[in-house]
Amino acid sequence: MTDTATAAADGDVRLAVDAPALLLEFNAAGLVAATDVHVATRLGRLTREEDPTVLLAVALAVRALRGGSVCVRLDDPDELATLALPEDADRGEPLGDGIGPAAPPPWPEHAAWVRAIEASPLVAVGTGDPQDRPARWVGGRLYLDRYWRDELTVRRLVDARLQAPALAPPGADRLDAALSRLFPAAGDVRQRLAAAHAAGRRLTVLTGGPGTGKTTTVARLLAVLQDVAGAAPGTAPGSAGLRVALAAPTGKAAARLQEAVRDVVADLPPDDRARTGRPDATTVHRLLGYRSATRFRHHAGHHLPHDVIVVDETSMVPLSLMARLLEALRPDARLVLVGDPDQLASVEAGAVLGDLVARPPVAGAPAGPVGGAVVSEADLSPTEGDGVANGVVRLVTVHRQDESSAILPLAAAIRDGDADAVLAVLREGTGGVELVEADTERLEEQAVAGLRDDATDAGRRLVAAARAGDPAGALEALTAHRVMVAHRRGPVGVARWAAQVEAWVEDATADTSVAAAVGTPWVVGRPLLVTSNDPDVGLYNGDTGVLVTEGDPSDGAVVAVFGDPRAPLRVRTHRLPPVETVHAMTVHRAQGSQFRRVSLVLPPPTSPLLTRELLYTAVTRAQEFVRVVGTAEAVRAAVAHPVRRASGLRDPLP
Ligand SMILES: Nc1ncnc2c1ncn2[C@@H]1O[C@H](COP(=O)(O)OP(=O)(O)OP(=O)(O)O)[C@@H](O)[C@H]1O
Repeated sequence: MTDTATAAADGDVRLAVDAPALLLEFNAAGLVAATDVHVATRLGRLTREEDPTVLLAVALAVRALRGGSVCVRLDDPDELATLALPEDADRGEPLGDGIGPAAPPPWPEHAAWVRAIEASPLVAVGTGDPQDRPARWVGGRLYLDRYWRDELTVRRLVDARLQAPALAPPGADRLDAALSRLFPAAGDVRQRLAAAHAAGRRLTVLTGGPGTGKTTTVARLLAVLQDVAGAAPGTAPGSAGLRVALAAPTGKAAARLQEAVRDVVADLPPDDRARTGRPDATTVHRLLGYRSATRFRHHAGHHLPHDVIVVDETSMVPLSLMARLLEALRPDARLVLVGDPDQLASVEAGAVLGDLVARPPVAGAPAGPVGGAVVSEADLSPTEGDGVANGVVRLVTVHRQDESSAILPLAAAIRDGDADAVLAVLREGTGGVELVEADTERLEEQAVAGLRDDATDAGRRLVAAARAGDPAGALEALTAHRVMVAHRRGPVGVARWAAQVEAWVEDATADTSVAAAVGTPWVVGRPLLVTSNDPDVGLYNGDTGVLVTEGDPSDGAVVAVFGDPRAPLRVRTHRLPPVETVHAMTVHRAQGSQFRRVSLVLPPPTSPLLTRELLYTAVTRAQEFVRVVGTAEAVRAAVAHPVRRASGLRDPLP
């Protein structure tokens, strides 16, 4: 018996044993999972489609979603081949030894495959009717219908924002004066351009790497918009405040945005400071009024009241959430999307920010500068000019002060795909970067000495502050050091590393004077990661916090604290949504957060999760120091593999 047959006979749930032979073959080869096959065959039964090549295409579209793609391109052999890579437990169960992707079966003949799809009652073809079929075939891509509709919504609403006439033209003199005052340096041309653009247009996409001044630009741009709005006819200057919403995909990122914007505003000239106020930031889910994964209080029939909506860390916003956000905006509201498209994309399907940045100029979008004589496009490259027509302004000058830091040059070398430069910076080992060259599946004590010291120091501070009932100190300590990994399971996965760090911290902080909370999960000093949304409590998937002593330590009362150390959210343990202990996290989870020190433990070079975006995102989470633990081959593999995500958004509709 073959391994596959053995597994099937054993009732292996990873094999869809009763599926048509063609699907079973691709299932056994690891290209689609049993669940993908089940979805496809169920849709086939509903629509009376029996052609196995069509069902295979549908199963591939389902499979592609788990890799973050919105659709699958059947004419792209490279992309199809990436589906054969084993998956991480993050996204589904990998197939084990013996039923791995040994010999992918031959693909159906392309022309016949397309004919079968186009004739299928399961599939709508092109952009028009019928609207009620489960899958859609457009421009050589097969979508599950829900994702097709979300992509169309994003495309339609983004294009409408780009093509719309300029918003009530502000007094040009007043705009110029505000721009000159708030972006005074000659070199601030792109920041000034972003603000001028946001003053006149309904969509601005502000991108740039770490330290290029995105947050600074957001804060000053708000001051410009408030000034210009105050000058509108019929209103006294300064009294016509725009309603502004700041949002980010995670609570952590929202807290950082709020703090950073307020810090910049505090340093503005008094009138600008007064006009801009102290804007609050929230999560995108909370802004929209989260009710369930697909239902929000604000939608196309009940718009958000805001005049200006700024979304930070937009790279993490998946396609479906972007569709809901765009629907919920008033058509005349200004949307400013901020982010770094070189970071990891969302966990759910889509790479909207990357797609918006890479699109060719949208037909009908007015080209050229938007108002403001102090903005000149002469300093921009021609491709940047095209980008501006699509609302995209990319900041390129790194302003962050610390010239001795090697973290930003390291990030730049990763982004540029220059593995030699990446290794050179890492091996130099100065300026807050370090490479511990080691096989991470078999780490020796000595290789992890530095990591252990960092983790133990941070843990000791965390536990001390928590035991002292000091929420601010505990939340600060939570960001002192973080171990990051790519995988959830296995020898280089979160579970193993979280247990390791926990053991180190327990060793270092064992305190017999504190009543040991044996058998309870509510141990003071335990760092928490929220794993599902709970709008009633105000906690969302990805929020991190810590358990601290409340009141007299001898009472044994414990409360969980989250968010901004300056104004922590306190939650009683019985009200907590599901949480995990967070001594280590995946890089995906860490996105949107920053830590003073970061230790990144790389998987072996063959890991499919080892991508350029993963390395870039991990490195740019570190404020002062980043340690990369892994082999040079693993570093090279990461730099060599930018993520591929299929979507139709970059191309015009056929
Ligand atoms: N035009 C400018 N001139 C001088 N310094 C600037 C300018 N813009 C920003 N800075 C400074 O550069 C630093 C980084 O700015 P900021 O935090 O806004 O960047 P960012 O792109 O939001 O970074 P990150 O994404 O890493 O948070 C800050 O110290 C800020 O004061």
